[in-house]
Amino acid sequence: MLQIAYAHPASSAEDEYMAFADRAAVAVTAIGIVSPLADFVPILKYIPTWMPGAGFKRQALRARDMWAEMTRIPYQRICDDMALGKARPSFTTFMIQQVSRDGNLTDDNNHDISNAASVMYGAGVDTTLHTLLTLLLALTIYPQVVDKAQAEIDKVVGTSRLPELADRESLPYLGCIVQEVHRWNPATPLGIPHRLQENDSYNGYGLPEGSMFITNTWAMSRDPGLYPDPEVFRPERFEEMDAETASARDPGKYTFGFGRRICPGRYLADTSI
Ligand code: HEM
Repeated sequence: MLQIAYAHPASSAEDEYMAFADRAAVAVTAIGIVSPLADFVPILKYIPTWMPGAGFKRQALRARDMWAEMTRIPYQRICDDMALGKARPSFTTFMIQQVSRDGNLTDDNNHDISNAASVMYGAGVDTTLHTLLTLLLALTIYPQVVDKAQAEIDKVVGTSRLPELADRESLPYLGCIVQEVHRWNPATPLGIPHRLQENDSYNGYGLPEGSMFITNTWAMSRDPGLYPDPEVFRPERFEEMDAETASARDPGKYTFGFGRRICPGRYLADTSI
């Protein structure tokens, strides 16, 4: 992800950018456990940071500063490298070239591009890694899936080269494995909370504007009416569905979220997985 965002080749876990981003991610995740307190009891946000018991606020401020540094430092280095004409092409250089006018960027441009780049790491690494680790776990527990996938690859691709993205359409069983990985152990089992912008209703329940809305991705992926024996990792379940049902029950329809905040990295994630 660092390569895509900044053309930065992270060669080891000790890499400066990775260590920095991981520290920021740990700090942000840590506040994720206590900050809902302030979401549910908004008056808590007015507690002064020095007060005993306001540790969650101090932690949130530290995390904010770490995230800001993680966003600022790589971006500044790219801007400096571009000025010297030695920046390698990346998402960041591309965006700068697209939006700059006569070589100049507004403060808003700098803010938007630097944050878009850093959030690629923040939102894209753990989710993709989680999904790949789930895949390894499933393939270890279900070796028959490996055999079937290998047979498909050998038949379609042969044994003299590795599969490429262009082969994907010709490897339907592999596609079913990807779908089953998303379903079996979704990376964000409760999605990301949304807030209703207008009154709504669901199954007779009135849902007033402003309500927090948590989508239970885990329950959707475990619905035995849609996926019989949901605890079993069985990519064949998608092969056995007709095209219309397979499309309607495609876990990619809910594991990447909903509406206008749907995951913008879903195509990149799908391709890299
Ligand atoms: C398997 C991999 C991934 C999964 C399961 C995943 C899942 C999600 C989910 C559930 C959301 C919340 C959507 C909502 O609010 O309804 C989200 C948001 C987001 N994702 Fe991903 N994601 C993945 C990979 C990526 C990658 C690779 C990137 C970037 C390179 C990325 C960038 C983002 C961003 C920026 C948001 C926030 C969007 C917004 O709030 O407007 N994600 N993702």
